[in-house]
Amino acid sequence: MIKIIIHGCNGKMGKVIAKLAAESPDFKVVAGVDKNTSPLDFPVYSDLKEVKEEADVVIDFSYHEAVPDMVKAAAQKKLPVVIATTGLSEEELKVIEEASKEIPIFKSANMSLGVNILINLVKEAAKILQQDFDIEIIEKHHNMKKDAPSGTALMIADAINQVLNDKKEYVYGRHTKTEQRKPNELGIHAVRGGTIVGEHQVIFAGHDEVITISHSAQSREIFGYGALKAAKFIINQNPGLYNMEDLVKKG
Ligand SMILES: NC(=O)c1ccc[n+]([C@@H]2O[C@H](COP(=O)([O-])OP(=O)(O)OC[C@H]3O[C@@H](n4cnc5c(N)ncnc54)[C@H](O)[C@@H]3O)[C@@H](O)[C@H]2O)c1
Ligand SMILES: O=C(O)C1=N[C@H](C(=O)O)CCC1
Repeated sequence: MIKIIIHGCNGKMGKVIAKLAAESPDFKVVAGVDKNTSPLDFPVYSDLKEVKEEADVVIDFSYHEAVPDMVKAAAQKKLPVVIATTGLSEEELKVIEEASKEIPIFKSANMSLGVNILINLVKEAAKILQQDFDIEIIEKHHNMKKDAPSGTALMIADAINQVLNDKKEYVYGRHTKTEQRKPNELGIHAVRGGTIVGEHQVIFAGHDEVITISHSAQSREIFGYGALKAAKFIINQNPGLYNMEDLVKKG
């Protein structure tokens, strides 16, 4: 049985992880960490450093500012970490990279299998269509989401740029632009409203034809299952930084 600490346990995703773990014989949540320490079915602490329970892994769905201290505490405790939190700054990413020299860290802005398949399809399409098609990404999420654009939209954009030798320049929205679109632009647009779980559309617009590759998350459980799979994977790895590609490669 894999013993989990949920960082961000009182949030929407923290509660999904607790529910999925309770339904599985393979996982047990031994403690949670959240700035909101409302009681749950396991002890809840305000800081990972204070957690007394023995654990195998930390699963993090919290807030970007909370991540650096969490990974430093995990490194002190020699605990592997799964990071799902998005909106991380360059500085916060550096702290994660530093900690990954001491502990195994799995990080993905989207834990669903579907989005990771979408990324592979988009990479292929971008290679084939790069000359004649403009690429734009539209993402839609619920009205509680704090970061924009989504971590997934940025991950998709980076994957496209990786196969196109970094030639795309990201344009976030177009409200400040009063000039024609340049071919090297990659537009990224965020929509927020209601309870939308997560939608990503990658649009390849050519002359008189449009190809759209899209993913629609229909529940938060898809992210939860992915994070638990990542937890199973990361506890057996050496220190380093891992992502969904590594997990898929290992089967
Ligand atoms: N990678 C993925 O597949 C995936 C999927 C869904 C959400 N997310 C990301 O996960 C994060 C959380 O999403 P959510 O919808 O659960 O958000 P949420 O706001 O419902 O939950 C976040 C929780 O973190 C807690 N928190 C905030 N600051 C903290 C701190 N300093 N220390 C400890 N706890 C703190 C909050 O109190 C809250 O309970 C977001 O960044 C979101 O984008 C990623
Ligand atoms: O609900 C959220 O917040 C989500 N965030 C991730 C992102 O920013 O890409 C993944 C989808 C859900």
